[in-house]
Amino acid sequence: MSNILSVRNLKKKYGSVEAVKGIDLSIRQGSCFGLLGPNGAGKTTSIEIMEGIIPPDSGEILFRGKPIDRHFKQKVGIQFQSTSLPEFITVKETLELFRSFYPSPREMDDLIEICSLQDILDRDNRKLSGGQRQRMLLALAIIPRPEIVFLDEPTTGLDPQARRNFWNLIENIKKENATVILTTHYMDEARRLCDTIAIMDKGIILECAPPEELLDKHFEGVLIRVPHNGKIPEILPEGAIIQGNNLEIQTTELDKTLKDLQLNSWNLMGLSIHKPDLEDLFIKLTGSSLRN
Ligand SMILES: Nc1ncnc2c1ncn2[C@@H]1O[C@H](COP(=O)(O)OP(=O)(O)OP(=O)(O)O)[C@@H](O)[C@H]1O
Repeated sequence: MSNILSVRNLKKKYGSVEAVKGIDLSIRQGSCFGLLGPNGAGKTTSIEIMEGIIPPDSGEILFRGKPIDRHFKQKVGIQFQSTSLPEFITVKETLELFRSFYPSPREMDDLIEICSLQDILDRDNRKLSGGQRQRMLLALAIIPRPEIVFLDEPTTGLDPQARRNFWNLIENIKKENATVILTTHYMDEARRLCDTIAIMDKGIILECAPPEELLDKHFEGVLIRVPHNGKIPEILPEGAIIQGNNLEIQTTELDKTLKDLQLNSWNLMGLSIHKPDLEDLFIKLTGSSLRN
């Protein structure tokens, strides 16, 4: 798989705020690439530069190895965080309207199937639920058969079932070999959909690799969490750190660590043991939870 989009030393300032401080990214054709980061990390700025919507102060965006030009906009489909839809017309009428803007739009039947719009075709745009609206916006983004689909926090505000349904639609798009670039605040979403994730904070990329690779690199064994209830001893058990309200220990020797805790008279009420996941990685790298 070759790179469809590459970003080289991208920088962007707003007044004195350095939103993006020289990032490099390579995105493979046909992959799903996730950009994750806490609020204000610089994700939307980076993605809007990649979309060709705002210019960088410096740096380059390469599409298939060549600097992007005015034709690039025809290759991408964008689902924005908030878009107003025409009022007083139905979903079907809206799709027909937007299809008429393009020389060879995607077939109506394809749009309906890929984005599961069968049940809402005759519904007025004003009457759509959050999940239905996102399905509709995704359909609008893929009308021109884009090679790259940008989704900026596509499932924020949706209920868990609607989020899962939306993931199926993104997988439908991946099956068509389009490249998907998304930002998200949800680690389960990134794990389920993304082949590669980049974790961004304060304008820089902290890590960029497949999720499994990152977890293998940063963690060994399991994570034990025990609430400390404000009673933190001066000397912590081996390998332990304080993370918020918990004592956290990463260990490959579970039995020994549990025995050590008991010997140190830790109250083990509320103890949990789990395999480290992306949420843990995120906290380790940025010091904060993704949904703060
Ligand atoms: N148009 C703008 N004018 C001034 N400052 C801006 C502008 N857009 C973004 N910023 C600032 O740039 C920094 C990065 O913002 P950006 O929206 O790219 O972050 P983000 O990671 O997408 O955050 P969120 O998850 O909250 O959407 C923030 O400090 C933000 O306040």
